[in-house]
Amino acid sequence: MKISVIGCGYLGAVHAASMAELGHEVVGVDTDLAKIESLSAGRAPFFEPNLPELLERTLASGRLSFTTDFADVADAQVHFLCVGTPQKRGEYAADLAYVDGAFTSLLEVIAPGALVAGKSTVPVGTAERLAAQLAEVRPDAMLVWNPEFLREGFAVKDTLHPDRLVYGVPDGEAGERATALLDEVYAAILAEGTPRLTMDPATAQLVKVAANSFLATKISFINAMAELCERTDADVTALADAIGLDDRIGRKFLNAGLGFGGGCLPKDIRAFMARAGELGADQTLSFLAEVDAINTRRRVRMVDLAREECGGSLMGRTVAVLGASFKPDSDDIRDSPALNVAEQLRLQGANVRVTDPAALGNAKSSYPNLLYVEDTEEALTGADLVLLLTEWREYRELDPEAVGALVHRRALLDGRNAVDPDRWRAAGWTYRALGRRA
Ligand SMILES: NC(=O)C1=CN([C@@H]2O[C@H](COP(=O)(O)OP(=O)(O)OC[C@H]3O[C@@H](n4cnc5c(N)ncnc54)[C@H](O)[C@@H]3O)[C@@H](O)[C@H]2O)C=CC1
Ligand SMILES: O=C(O)[C@H]1O[C@H](OP(=O)(O)OP(=O)(O)OC[C@H]2O[C@@H](n3ccc(=O)[nH]c3=O)[C@H](O)[C@@H]2O)[C@H](O)[C@@H](O)[C@@H]1O
Repeated sequence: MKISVIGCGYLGAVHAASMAELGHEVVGVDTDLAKIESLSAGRAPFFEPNLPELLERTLASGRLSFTTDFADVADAQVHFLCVGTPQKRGEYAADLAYVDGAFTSLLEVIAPGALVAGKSTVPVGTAERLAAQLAEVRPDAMLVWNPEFLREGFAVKDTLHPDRLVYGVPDGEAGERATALLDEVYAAILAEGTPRLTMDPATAQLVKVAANSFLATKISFINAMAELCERTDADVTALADAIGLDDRIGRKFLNAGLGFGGGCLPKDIRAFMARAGELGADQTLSFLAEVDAINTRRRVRMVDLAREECGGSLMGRTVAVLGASFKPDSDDIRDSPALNVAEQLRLQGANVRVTDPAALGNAKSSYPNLLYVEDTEEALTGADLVLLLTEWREYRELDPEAVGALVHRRALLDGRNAVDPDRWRAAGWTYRALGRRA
């Protein structure tokens, strides 16, 4: 089947290559020429494990291509809408300008009977608004919402082997045709027994933001427990292990530390609150404001801990920051807790050196005043304080003796509860972490 994927960022590039892997003829469209040139040449424009191999394989098969020209997708039967929905500047609401822009371009070329499947995360009501526009131009075309749940760092696996597929389809014959087309697209995934849930478009749009809000709430819940642990000399990792063994709670997403960042959880909970307000339900999601506030407080607490560790002032102290991306196995620095902390340390007078295996290029453009060091050893050499802020495997596996030989002072703040405190303390380190005994 001929498929288009509109918007080739973290979501779209992976989706396009994955759909080609499933055997479809796929054309990825993006307005960013540099991105299209890079993808066409088989170079992933961002760091994502397994994507380079997948791109190479599917480009070589002849089933995958990329373009900036919407005319090239005029004959596609299914169009996946994957453009960004960032937070509006100075507001909580989602900026739908990219969705509207891409949709307008699509309306100029869309073929009779084609299906538009929205994958971007949007405020509930967006699908219905776009469907009404589509009906005016192409009454025989269909629009469904098919939200995406992939995680960066696992994007290829999550796309090809998702926990579930969600189809938000209209009632009636159009809905049945749309469902059949999507089933054809995802046939290989469905054949693995992946649950496929069909529902109305409003519910499908809500499922996505509800899932992200729940995940954000789970993280902030454990981080609230961490705040209490800090006041009572208790240990949040032991607490998480103990409550996590209850099947009803589960241990996943109970890792306390610097909290959540990235291009999705923070902006999605804010956009959800904004949308609830528009719907006259301001009170309903007010707890998400607290989820957001707890999350931000963890960053402030980390900076306070660093200052304490430096005897009350960061002025002139050399601080090595391990990690810049918002999570390991990604070069994404959107709302990165690590960079936020690094910048606060710099503003308080510390000589901050940031290192990261993949994200330094992106970090430099957003935080140009920080000092970046490619080499981990160089970042650590002579440091008065080490902050582990993104738990890349190479940082989790650092040898405390070897690192101890490089630094000026053996002091580690573990912002992700990522290493074994006993091992580091045994090597003579002062080890401190959020939510754990000093
Ligand atoms: N990044 C992720 O892990 C996931 C993202 N999402 C959602 O997917 C959507 C996209 O997110 P990302 O891929 O992270 O964003 P991104 O910013 O990496 O990619 C968006 C792409 O859309 C392109 N674009 C903008 N306007 C366009 C237009 N008119 N025509 C064609 N292309 C256009 C941009 O140039 C960019 O390459 C968002 O709604 C996000 O919330 C959902 C699940 C996972
Ligand atoms: O809508 C999206 O874009 C995606 O958002 C998240 O995926 P992602 O942002 O890639 O990363 P997560 O693994 O969810 O981590 C988000 C943040 O939470 C933090 N986190 C995660 C787990 C945890 O226990 N503690 C914690 O602080 C991570 O360090 C990271 O900063 C969701 O997990 C995906 O299901 C969703 O599709």
